[in-house]
Amino acid sequence: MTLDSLQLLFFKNYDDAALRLSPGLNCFIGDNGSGKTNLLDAIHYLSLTKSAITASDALCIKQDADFFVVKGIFSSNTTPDKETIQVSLRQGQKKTVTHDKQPYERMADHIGRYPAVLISPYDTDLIRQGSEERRKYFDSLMAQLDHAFLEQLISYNSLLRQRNVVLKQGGYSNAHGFDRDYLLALDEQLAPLGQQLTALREAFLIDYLPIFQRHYEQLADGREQVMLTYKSQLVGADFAQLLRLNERKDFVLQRSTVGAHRDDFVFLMNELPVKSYASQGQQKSFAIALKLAQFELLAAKQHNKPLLLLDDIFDRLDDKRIARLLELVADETFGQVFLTDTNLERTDQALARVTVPILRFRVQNGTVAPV
Ligand SMILES: Nc1ncnc2c1ncn2[C@@H]1O[C@H](COP(=O)(O)OP(=O)(O)OP(=O)(O)O)[C@@H](O)[C@H]1O
Repeated sequence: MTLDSLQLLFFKNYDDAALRLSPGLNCFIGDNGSGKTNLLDAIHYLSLTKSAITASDALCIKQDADFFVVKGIFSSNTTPDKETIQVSLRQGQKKTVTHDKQPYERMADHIGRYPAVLISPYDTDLIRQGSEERRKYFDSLMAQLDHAFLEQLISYNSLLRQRNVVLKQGGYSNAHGFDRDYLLALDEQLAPLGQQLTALREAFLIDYLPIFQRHYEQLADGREQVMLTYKSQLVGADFAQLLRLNERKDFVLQRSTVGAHRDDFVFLMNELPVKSYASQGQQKSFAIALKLAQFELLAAKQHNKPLLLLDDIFDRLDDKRIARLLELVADETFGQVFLTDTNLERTDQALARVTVPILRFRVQNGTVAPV
């Protein structure tokens, strides 16, 4: 799948931008704050219907405008037909995503069809931040790989939200506040779903781990042993029973304290937590290896290489890691690549040996044009 062209209207710091893209490498060059990452984020929207950076869709509407549109035209080598994906949002309304002008009823139906992988300096947040960040990362990857997993996750989260509403309605002993029969009915559906999610995540990790370890070894010359394990209260336990055992506590705290929404992926280096043990450089390699493994799994699943978005790699990665990434670009491990940098000469130097077709774009204060 190749993104042939990209068009933006009132997206972040862009008024109106349209660009024809290379099927090989696309370089967005411009000063800090000019709008390079915003272009990658627009592509992320086309793939995953949401920003990689901004938590709220509404904040992606250009300041003082009342809507945004991101439109991409895709081609593939299996069919001559082009496909148009458009994401739009009007202030105060629901976001719409269309495929060839047909709106998706559910965003979930789009997920996984146009895969993209973003490698960004913020990837090490996966190591430094809490379990929610890691769970979201792996859930999003698994959702792109397996639609059934996404459906189960959506159902689980919806039941969990309903359960938490019940818990907030009143204290455990408050007969007016809550309906215990309703809680038990929710739990009856929640328990098997939670147990399945945990089992699917555990099974996924078995496939993902060796791919991740191979990429880490290649990036870091195999000096350290890296490991990912899965931590869940539900492994080897009966979730239905745990829900009952924790019911009183859940009422007091007004939230669900056990379940698949509390699971974590544990990152280890030489058997110690990466967060406290690994150097900054090792953490960067760890995070890039996570993303390269993601790329490889998505590519294998779709028989179609994901779009690769490389944000600020020259500024924030050392020469060795950049060289490794560019080797992968050069030997065409990747398909279509988009990268950002502040310095055209440096980009040209780094890409001197890359033979795939390259287009360079100058980004200036919310405008973008071919160099
Ligand atoms: N909703 C919005 N309306 C207007 N401007 C916005 C909006 N959201 C973000 N911006 C602006 O976009 C700019 C940031 O763009 P972006 O992150 O793409 O920069 P960049 O070129 O990647 O910079 P760097 O090299 O520092 O990473 C900032 O100036 C920010 O104020």
